[in-house]
Amino acid sequence: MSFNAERRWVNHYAGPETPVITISEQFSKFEGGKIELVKDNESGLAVLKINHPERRNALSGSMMVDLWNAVNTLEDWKAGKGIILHSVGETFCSGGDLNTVRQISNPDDGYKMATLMHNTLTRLHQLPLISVALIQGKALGGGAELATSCDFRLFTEKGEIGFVQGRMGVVTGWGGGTRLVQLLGQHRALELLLTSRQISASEAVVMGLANGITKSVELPEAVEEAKQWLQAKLKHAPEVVHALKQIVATARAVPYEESLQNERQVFAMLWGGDANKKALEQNIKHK
Ligand SMILES: CCC(=O)SCCNC(=O)CCNC(=O)[C@H](O)C(C)(C)COP(=O)(O)OP(=O)(O)OC[C@H]1O[C@@H](n2cnc3c(N)ncnc32)[C@H](O)[C@@H]1OP(=O)(O)O
Repeated sequence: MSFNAERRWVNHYAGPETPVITISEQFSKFEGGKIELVKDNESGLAVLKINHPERRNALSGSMMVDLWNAVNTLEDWKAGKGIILHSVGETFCSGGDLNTVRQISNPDDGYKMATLMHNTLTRLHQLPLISVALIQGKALGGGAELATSCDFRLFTEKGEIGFVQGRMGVVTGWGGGTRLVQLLGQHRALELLLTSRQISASEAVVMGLANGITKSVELPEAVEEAKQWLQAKLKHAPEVVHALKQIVATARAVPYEESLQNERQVFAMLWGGDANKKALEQNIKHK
């Protein structure tokens, strides 16, 4: 991600050769469930809801495309500061919809699914918005990978996470293996991937995979709590939030020197800008 001449965010993640638009046309035919996006310009918070309770919030092909479309929309949201990703019912997300999976069970289609989901989740991770996944039940397989594409993870007491792909005879296909190594380091990541064991909310906090446990156990209340938790971190002007996220997102994605170069550019974009001038006029003291 970087700025272009019009000071708009440009996401440089192109992904592999197969055009994602072509894959999305194929995958939208595997229907079931939906992903709902609601943006609130006043608060600067968006809510992304995974809604497929009858399949324990598994992602069908059409939901993968919905998510891709939602990320496209969020990339252009200038007033936005944060996103809460949550689902409905007792399970956070049971991974890929096995009804879709069974219809694309060959290496070519597997590569296409991985391409679509890598593109979507990498861009979700790199958005200039701060994202929180609220995990209120099991996050399994692709559901665990989805959770790693947010900046933060909050669990309810009933939240659990498990990289069960190995038990299904596969490996992480949505970029979650790479993000898990970034989050936990190679040894802990390998242990979770090799054992496929499911981690409770309290163990996830100790490991650094969860950033906290909500007081509320039930969903509408836990979503409100997650919103408040995130809002408390979004005090700065949107352009400052976007710039800070961009520094962190770039640092985790590119080599050190390149990240420093990016940081200088981001700094220069804000230096003498509206938020900076306003702060200087107010003669702020940090006592
Ligand atoms: C991309 C690669 C990956 O994601 S690999 C990981 C794939 N996911 C899985 O293997 C999860 C398999 N599901 C389970 O372990 C359980 O269903 C879990 C999620 C623990 C929920 O258990 P429980 O609450 O008791 O519900 P249940 O098993 O009775 O299921 C209710 C109905 O939902 C369905 N369901 C569940 N998971 C999926 C899935 N991933 N894809 C499609 N359908 C799924 C079940 O088959 C069941 O359907 P039905 O009511 O019997 O018609």
